[in-house]
Order: sequence, then structure tokens, then C-alpha cells
Amino acid sequence: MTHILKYSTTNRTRPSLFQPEGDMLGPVWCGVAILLLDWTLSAAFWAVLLHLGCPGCGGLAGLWAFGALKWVLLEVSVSALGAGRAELHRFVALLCLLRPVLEVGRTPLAGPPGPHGEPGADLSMLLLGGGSSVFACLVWEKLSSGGEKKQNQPDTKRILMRVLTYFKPDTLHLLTAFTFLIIGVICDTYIPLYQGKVIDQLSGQTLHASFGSTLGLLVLFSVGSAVFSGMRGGVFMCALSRLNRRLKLLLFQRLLQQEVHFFEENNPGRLSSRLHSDVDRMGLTVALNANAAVRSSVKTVLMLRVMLGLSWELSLLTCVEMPLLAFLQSKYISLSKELKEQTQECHAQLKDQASQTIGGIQTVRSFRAEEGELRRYRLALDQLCAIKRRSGIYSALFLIIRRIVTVGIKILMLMQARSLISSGRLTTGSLLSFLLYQKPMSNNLREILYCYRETVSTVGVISKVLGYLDRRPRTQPEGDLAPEHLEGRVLFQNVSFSYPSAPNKPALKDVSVELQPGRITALVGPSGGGKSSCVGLLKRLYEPGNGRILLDGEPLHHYRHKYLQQKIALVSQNPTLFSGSLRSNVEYGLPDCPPERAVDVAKRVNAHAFISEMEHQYETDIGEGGGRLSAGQRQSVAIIRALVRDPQVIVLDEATSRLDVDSQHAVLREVLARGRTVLLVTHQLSTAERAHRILVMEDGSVVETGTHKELISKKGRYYRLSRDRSQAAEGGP
Ligand SMILES: Nc1ncnc2c1ncn2[C@@H]1O[C@H](COP(=O)(O)OP(=O)(O)OP(=O)(O)O)[C@@H](O)[C@H]1O
Repeated sequence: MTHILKYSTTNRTRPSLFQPEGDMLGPVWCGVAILLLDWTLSAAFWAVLLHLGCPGCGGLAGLWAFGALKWVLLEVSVSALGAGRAELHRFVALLCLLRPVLEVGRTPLAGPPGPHGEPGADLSMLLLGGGSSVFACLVWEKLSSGGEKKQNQPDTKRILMRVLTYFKPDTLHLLTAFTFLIIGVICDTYIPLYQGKVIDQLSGQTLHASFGSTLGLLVLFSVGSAVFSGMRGGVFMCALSRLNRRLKLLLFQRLLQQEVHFFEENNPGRLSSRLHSDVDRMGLTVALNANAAVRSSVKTVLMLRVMLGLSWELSLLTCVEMPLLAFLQSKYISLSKELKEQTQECHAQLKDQASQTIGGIQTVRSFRAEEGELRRYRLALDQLCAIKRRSGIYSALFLIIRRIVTVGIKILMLMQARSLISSGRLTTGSLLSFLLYQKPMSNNLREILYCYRETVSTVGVISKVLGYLDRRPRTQPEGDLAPEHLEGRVLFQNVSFSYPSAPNKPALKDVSVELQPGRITALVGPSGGGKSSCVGLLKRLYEPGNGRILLDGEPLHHYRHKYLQQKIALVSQNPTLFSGSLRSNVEYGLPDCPPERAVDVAKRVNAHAFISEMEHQYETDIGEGGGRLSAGQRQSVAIIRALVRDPQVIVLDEATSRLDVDSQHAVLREVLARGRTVLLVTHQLSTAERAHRILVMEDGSVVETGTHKELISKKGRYYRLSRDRSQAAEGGP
């Protein structure tokens, strides 16, 4: 434990490369001192060679020997300065070994050095070696400190690997795409090289004999690059669209399985956005970034190989430019990342607001709230514009600085190229090839960095989508009871319940109620008394906290889910209807319903008359949400829809409130037929009067039970309710 604490403390207080530490010299000043010492040693080495009259430094062996000697001397100096820091040791190693390692890599590619190629006193190499070492060191230290931070972040690697598993069915597509990608990249890499060769041959710097074959190869690589890149794109897109289809289907299926509370907690607009934009983004980011990262990495390695062969000095300058640009890019990306998240949030807000306003247009209009809604929408749009403006400014600044760096390095390169051409170590064609490689090379590195950042920034979105995919509905698993005969006796046994969003506020307290077949039981009482909560539990939209609900003596969760849906029907005051024909709404979810059944039920509940008067009768399009029907007609359609399923228990939650009296009678007659159990939830005591038994609910408990007559004569809560209602109807106090 103690050593763990010690370790973490050491890690936390680990100073940066630029931070002075205690009484030691600051590491930056140590670095500068080491650099100066390195140059002094190199100058001394060349001076000795000059003094001894040696033509070179002894080839690779001499270079390695000098590097090793310098390493020892610099290490001794670092210790003498009292700066025994790991970063400085890495810097010293890089400074001493960079040149010999580069020479080892360069010699097999470019052949043994000519009279001018002997590694020796080269001022540009000295400056470049020092510069590259400093840059490499800074990049490395930056990356490694970034790596430490990432350990605390959500498991990015695991999440990305999980997304890749969804690609499994498309393995063949992906293998094909990656094969095309690699062939395309190889062809792409050799185009600039052969362009340079053609130019050299045209300008007479190399032999004309092979001009035909060089041109042929150039054409072959160009065509190959176009063909394979195109095919790679096509196959990737195909795999991506298959992945999107699979993921969306899976997510939609999971969402449909969730319990009602989940939809109360999660805004429908956000869920729809997860289903569409987030799944699209998830697939696109992972697939396209994997594609781009592989393409750029392969390209970088191949290009670096060719560029080193053309000129290692120019390659080194390119290597200085790239980390600098990468650093700028990474700064720009981290600045714009926050803005991007804010933009997404704004877009989601705008979408939500528009859909809520349009969806609730009747409420908006009835409260004359159009102006207010417009103002809210304008404010959200203004916020979005401000974010976009800031993002534009960052982008402009980044482009300007990047251009200045690129131009500066280009000038340095041209100066170096001039000296190489004049010394005969580089041809004009090779220079052209090199320049043609240089831009894509930095683009590649930028792309790799961008892909990495983009993928990491999408991890949040991906983990949310995966969270929904993994979410198990919080309901009891369904049972397997599905008896052919169901009596329909319902028993609430000491049921207590609180909504998940308000766990400390009981909606039902120890409710015990029996609903008998062939009888109507009415639930009445003031608003918030707990009537709808009883209905929700009976329909298994929620699970009781305590107690049980039995159907024919068996707990509800012992029955099959589909069986219960069919046997217990609920019709509410404002039923949900879908756009489409009246028949499709009535037969919703019943693919094998005989057409005459709807007509039959409609006749019995007094609805056939109004349906027959419609232009297309049962095939009439009732519009979005049944908008082309009156409120009473919508209730009739919902009652027919419930009855065609022939349920044994039927719950009418203010379901006949908009029907005329004759229709209400017809509905009650019909629902009671075949000995059905009927639960009537109503505020209209005139409707409750017809029930065989009335339960008065208040504050989550049943406070009175009896028939209308019994309750009136009791002069209790029901009596007061009934008196208040009649006084209100008469306009009394
Ligand atoms: N989705 C919900 N989340 C949290 N609490 C709820 C929810 N629905 C209802 N409640 C609370 O539960 C209690 C009982 O509400 P319930 O809807 O069952 O009453 P009700 O008798 O049906 O009322 P009404 O006659 O107005 O429909 C109330 O205090 C209510 O605020």
C-alpha cells in the first residue's frame, strides 16, 4: 500500500520537461547545454579529422564510434549537471544515435555513399539533427503524458473493439476492401516517383532507353490507384450500410423491449436521435477512420521509404515539419472539440423544441404561445450561430499559422535542395518527386492524428448507444402460462407502489381489491388518488413494490406477455391512433383478423352508423393520430380495437367520456357480454352509478366500497364527491 501511494505521488508530481526541479538546473537549460556540448564535440571531431588529413570519417563504423563516444561524454555531462532525469537521458541518446541510425537506413535504399555522400562535416546535418531530436523528444514526452491521462478515461480500446465485433458478418467485405486499399495505396505511392523519372528522362538527365517502360509503369500505377481506390470506397460503403441497418434494427428492438419508466426518463427526440444520427456517426467514425488510418499509415511507411531513397537530408526536414504541423493540428482539434459538442447539443435542442412545438400545436395555439415558442427557437438559433462564428475564427487562425509554417519549411528545403543539386547528389526529377511526396506525407500524418482524435471523441456517443444496446428491461421475466380458458378474476393483494421517478412518494398504499367476472367495478376519486396507477400495474406497465396482483389466482408475471396483452385490454380517454385506414387501426397487431369481425363489433357498440357514412367506410384514412375523426369517434375506434381481440378483462379509463349516452350504454352492454371483468375508471359519477361495485380512491388508498345506493346512504366521501359534482354542474358554490 505504502509503495503504491509513493508511486502515485511520484507520478502526480512528475515535473514537465520545462519545469525546474528543486535546486537542479531547469531541464530546458540542461537541454540547451547538452545541445551546445554536442555541437562543440562534433566541431572538435571534424577539426581533428581535418588536422589529420583524413578524407572521411571512416564510413558507418566511424560514425557509430563517434556517436558512442559522444553518448558517453554527454551522459557524464548530464550527471555532472546534476540533472539525472529520464527525459534528458532520452534526449542525449537521440542526439547521438540519430545520425548513425539514419545512415544505416539510408545506405541500403540509396546505395553506398559516393565521394560526396561520405558522412562528415555537414553543418546542415548538425542543425537538423539537433532540431529533429528536440522535436522528437517534445512529441514523445507530450504523447506519453497524454497516455497517462487516458488511463483514467472510459475504456476507449474496449469500446472500439466492441464496435468492431458488430462488423463480424461483413468480414469478407472488409477483407476485400482492405486488400483493395493496400493495392491502391502501393500504386498511389509510386506515381510521384515515376513522374520524376519521366521528367529526368525528358530532360536528358538519365538514359532515354527505358522511357517507354517508365511511362508504361506510370500509367499502370495511375490506373491501378484509381481503380483500386474506387473499388475500396464502394465495398467500404456497402459494409457500412449493412452495419448501420443491423445496428439500427438491434437498437430499435432493444428500445421496444424497455419498460415504460425508461421512456418517461428518456426524451423521445433524444432516443430517436440516438437511433438515427448516433448510430450513423458510430458506424461512420469507426469504419471510415479505420479505413483512413490504415490507408495513411501504409502510405506513410511506403512514402518515407521512397523519400529516404531520394534524399535523406530533405526527408529529415520533412520530419521536422510534420510533428510541428501535427502539434498545431492537435491544438486546433482540442479547441474545436468543445465547440463541436456545443453545436451538437444546440442541434438536439433545436430539434427537440421544433418537434415538441409542432407535435403540441393545439396546446400552443390554445394558449396563444406562438410568439414565445418563436422567441425560444430564435434564441437557440442565435446560440448556434455564435458557436459557429467562434469555430470559424479558430479555423481561420489555424489555417494562417499552418500556412506560415509550411512556407517557412519549404524555403529551407529549397535552399538545401539547391546545394544538393549543385553538388550532384540530387536530380531535378528527384526533387520534383520529393516535393510531390511531401504534401501527401504531411496530409497522411494529419489524417492519422485526426482519425485518432475523431474516434476518441466519438467514444462518448458510442458508449451511449452501446449502453442502450446492453440495457435489460427492468421488468420481471415473462412466464409461460397461457390457459385456453380464463375466468378473468383479478385480485390486488396488499399492493403498494411508487413510481421509479418518485421512489419516496407512494402512489398506492396497501391496496386490496377484487374485480369479478361479469361485473363492472368502478374506480372513482379525486385526481391523484391512484386510479391510473392501478390500471398501469394491471397492464404490467410497472411492477408493484409490495403485494401481488393475481389473475385467476396466478401472479400476472406468470403469464405470457402476449397472452396478457390480448386478455387484458385497456382503452383510455385519448387513445393513440396511427395514420392509415380505420381498419388498419382496428386490426393493429392482428394480421389474421377476419374483416367481418370489426364490422360486427362496430355494430354492437353503435359505431357502424358513423363509419358507414364515411366516404371509404372502414378503409377511410383517419389522418395523423386519427386527426380526421371527432374525439368521440376516436374513442369508438379504440373500443372496437380492444373488443376485436376478445379480451376477458377490460379496463375503460374514461374511455367513453366523449360518447353520447346511447353509445355509452351500448359499450357497457357489449363489454359485459361473455362474462367479462370490467374495470371502469371515471370522474363521471353518472357513469359510475351503473357499476356493480364502486371503489373510492384517495391518496393511494381505497377509502370506501359499495354500490351507488350504499355509498350515497353512507354519506361519506362518495356522497360528498357526488354532491360537489352536482353543485358544480348547477354552477353552485
Ligand atoms: N409517471 C409518474 N411519475 C411519478 N409520479 C406519478 C406518475 N404518474 C402519477 N404519479 C403520481 O402518483 C400519484 C397517483 O397518480 P394517478 O395517476 O394514479 O392518479 P389518478 O387517480 O389516476 O389521477 P387522475 O384522476 O387525475 O388521472 C399522484 O400523486 C401522481 O402525482
